[in-house]
Amino acid sequence: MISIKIPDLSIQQALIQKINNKTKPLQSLGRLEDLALQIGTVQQSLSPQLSQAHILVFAADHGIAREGVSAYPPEVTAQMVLNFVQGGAAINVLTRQHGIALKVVDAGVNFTFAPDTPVYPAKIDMGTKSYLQQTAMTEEQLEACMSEGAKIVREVHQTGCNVIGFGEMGIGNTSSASLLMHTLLRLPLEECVGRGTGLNDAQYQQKLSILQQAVNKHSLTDSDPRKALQTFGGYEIAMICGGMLQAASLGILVLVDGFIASSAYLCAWKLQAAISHYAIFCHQSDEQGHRLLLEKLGASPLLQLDMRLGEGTGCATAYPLLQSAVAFLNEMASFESAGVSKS
Ligand SMILES: Cc1cc2ncn([C@H]3O[C@H](COP(=O)(O)O)[C@@H](O)[C@H]3O)c2cc1C
Ligand SMILES: O=C(O)c1cccnc1
Repeated sequence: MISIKIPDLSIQQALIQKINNKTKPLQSLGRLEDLALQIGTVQQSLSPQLSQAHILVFAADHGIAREGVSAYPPEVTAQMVLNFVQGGAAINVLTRQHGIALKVVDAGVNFTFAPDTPVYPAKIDMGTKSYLQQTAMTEEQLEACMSEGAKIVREVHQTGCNVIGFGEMGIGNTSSASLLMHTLLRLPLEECVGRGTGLNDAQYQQKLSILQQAVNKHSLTDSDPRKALQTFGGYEIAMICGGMLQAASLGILVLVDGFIASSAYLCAWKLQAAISHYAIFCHQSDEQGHRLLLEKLGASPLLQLDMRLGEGTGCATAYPLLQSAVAFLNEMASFESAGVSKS
């Protein structure tokens, strides 16, 4: 079991002093100051640096996607993976814009990619089973997901990376995320289920009723994140969970994307609450449920742009804010160095 250390908080006094000595009224850089404090604490440094930022997009198919819970057909998962490798998706554009490295992971897409396709091979199976009939995955598959996610993060860490955004692609995966939220936080199902890729009212009611059937079938009574992931998870969600835990244990900043990535984080947090010190919540998605999920996680997202795409796009969009936080901490003059009078 991976263990996550709470960072030594004694450095915060010096960090706050450095932040407060910059040539600005106290706290006038608002949330950027909180970010600088968090990043300095995680890195145990008064001059933190962001290095080799990566976004990892984990892709997998879902058995439930054949039951009518998404506005799009399951084939879109594989088609989007091909779009990622060709550079044409939203996450390609945003990572290029911000100089973030992008890796696409085949966690379990129902498609056999040609051997020369630049996807990281971590296929657990050709998609999960439908949790209307059985658990989405076996216990062994869950463990394989967690360790594959951790392995990829260790490899990326080897390149000098200290900040990772976790993205996903998998038609039907807002359903998994909603069920994880419902199960682990004991919240009413209808507060956890949203319209995903854009269901109309009738389709939304159908999704809700299908997910209620799934809840009734498994009637999970405890809030064990492993059991919940095995029952309702996607391979990509479980891999993100394992990857996030590994990242935090290595002192890497964990960038949390939208609703689905937050459900993976919820599982990781239930396993090791200390992960919260390393997590940065990039945005509040427009997907119904995300606001409440963030609230239950005690998270204050950096952005609220009505995005609801996933893929890590919220992480990429928020990344420049982290750069600004580090830049002001490292580059701004202090009252003393600039000869500016304090109040
Ligand atoms: C073209 C396209 C690109 C996407 N990129 C991310 N998603 C997002 O939508 C899916 C989840 O929504 P649902 O549960 O309703 O299927 C996931 O693949 C998620 O990453 C996409 C969806 C589509 C259609
Ligand atoms: O918030 C998200 O990550 C999200 C919402 C809807 C569809 N796909 C992703």
